Amino acid sequence: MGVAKRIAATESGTDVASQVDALDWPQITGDLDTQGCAVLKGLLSPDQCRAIAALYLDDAHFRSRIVMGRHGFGRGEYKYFSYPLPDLIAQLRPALYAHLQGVANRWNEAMGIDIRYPAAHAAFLKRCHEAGQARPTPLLLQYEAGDYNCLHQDLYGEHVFPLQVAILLSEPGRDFTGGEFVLTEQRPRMQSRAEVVPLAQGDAVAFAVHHRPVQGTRGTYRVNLRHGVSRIRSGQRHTLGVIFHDAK
Ligand SMILES: O=C(O)CCC(=O)C(=O)O
Ligand SMILES: [Fe+2]
Repeated sequence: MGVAKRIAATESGTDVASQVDALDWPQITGDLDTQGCAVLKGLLSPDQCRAIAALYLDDAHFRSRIVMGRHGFGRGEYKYFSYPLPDLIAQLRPALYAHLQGVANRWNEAMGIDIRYPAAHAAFLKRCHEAGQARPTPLLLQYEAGDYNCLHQDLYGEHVFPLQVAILLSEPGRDFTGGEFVLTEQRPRMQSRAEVVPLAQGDAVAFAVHHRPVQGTRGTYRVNLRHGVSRIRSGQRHTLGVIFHDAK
């Protein structure tokens, strides 16, 4: 990666927290409560998307590279960022967390789970790190034609923040075709429900990592979610994954 791109990635990070704050959070938190997922429309600019996707080529930013086919995860690859995170991602993570932490606490209360999440991401990360979950989980994914991401859950230890965010960095129809973000929801003693989330470049999807509460006629029940990506039909697709707990 060239120096110009590195600077662009850094500079575009300076106001990403205000970009996050400017989103329609009443709409987003409402969608999360009713659907278990929500679109964060136009979270990043095309320039920010391109700058982050370009980091993929520079291994200095990453702690590891995973070839999905080798683990039965699908086809394609991803890299976990190392600390310190690039500026934009370092700012994005706590800014998103601050708006999602209330949802997480409400969900846990509804599901009868005692764990509560502190207001600041730094305080939650401290909890993870003290429990030996100290490796950063933000990741950059790269898919080519024929690649896909099998349905999964991003659990990396005992400490789990119940929501996560994935940002589409490429432009559907131009950079790639196919490659839709998919969620499935397994309801107790019932058939599963699938949801396809249409995203434009720079849009993000926030969704449940593992469980979420659903209000039924006879009280609240817990559903089990998985997420993945359908087969990329052509081109190349990049995403930035923002997971709020760190890994063992
Ligand atoms: O590529 C995607 O849209 C999904 C990536 C993913 O699994 C994640 O961010 O955890
Ligand atoms: Fe994932």
